[in-house]
Amino acid sequence: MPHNGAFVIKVVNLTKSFPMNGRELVILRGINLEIARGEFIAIVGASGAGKSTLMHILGTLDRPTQGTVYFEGQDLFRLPEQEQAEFRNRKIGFVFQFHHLLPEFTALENACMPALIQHRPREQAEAEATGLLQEVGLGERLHHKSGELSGGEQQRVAIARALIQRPELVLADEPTGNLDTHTGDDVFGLMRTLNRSRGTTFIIVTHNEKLSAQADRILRMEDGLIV
Ligand SMILES: Nc1ncnc2c1ncn2[C@@H]1O[C@H](COP(=O)(O)OP(=O)(O)OP(=O)(O)O)[C@@H](O)[C@H]1O
Repeated sequence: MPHNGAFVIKVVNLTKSFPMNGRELVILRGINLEIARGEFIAIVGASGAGKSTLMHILGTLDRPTQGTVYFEGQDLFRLPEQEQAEFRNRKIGFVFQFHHLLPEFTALENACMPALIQHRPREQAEAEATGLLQEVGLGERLHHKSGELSGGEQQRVAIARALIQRPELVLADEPTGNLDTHTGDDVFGLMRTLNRSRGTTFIIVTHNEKLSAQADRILRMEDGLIV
């Protein structure tokens, strides 16, 4: 398969099924997809369409049943597990509906975490995380415990944490699903701004049509396919 550096992600004939009571429950039915560097993509679709399943596979948190995912031309699921984990830590940032921050740790400590796991020097990680937290509007909250921040602030910390490793790609699964409309708009707008200022590729699952309309491209999923 020819390498094509213009695409961050290329998905070919991806399927996913789960064994269920002796039968195969087919969730993804043959997804084909190309995402260019710097794109800001919204994935929409009814509950159960397979959006989260696709996101998990793109993030190497789950394996496909069949098909191939190329990341910068590299066949992801042919990598040994250890390399896959390193790749995930270096190249992909995650933002979830529930931020999954460690509540007893400060905003700064949470944002630094992926860098420290990769043994980057603490000073360098803290300097970069401080810059990021300022960029997301939390310059005054660096040393607050994340459990004491508002929902929107927590999601901003999660976004800073997702960007600390300067990933090529951020995967965000309903990042505004747990926020009120106004806060959700702000958080979504922030990701759009970071996409433009840093050139980071974003793929965001959202149920909000108003937000998805701001994306470069909308992928609509129906019953395990992109339609
Ligand atoms: N580990 C699993 N085992 C069996 N079935 C699963 C598993 N994971 C997901 N499913 C099923 O796959 C289908 C798609 O789930 P998925 O979470 O991808 O949908 P979704 O489009 O993200 O939905 P929502 O918008 O509600 O989050 C659902 O019917 C779900 O029950």
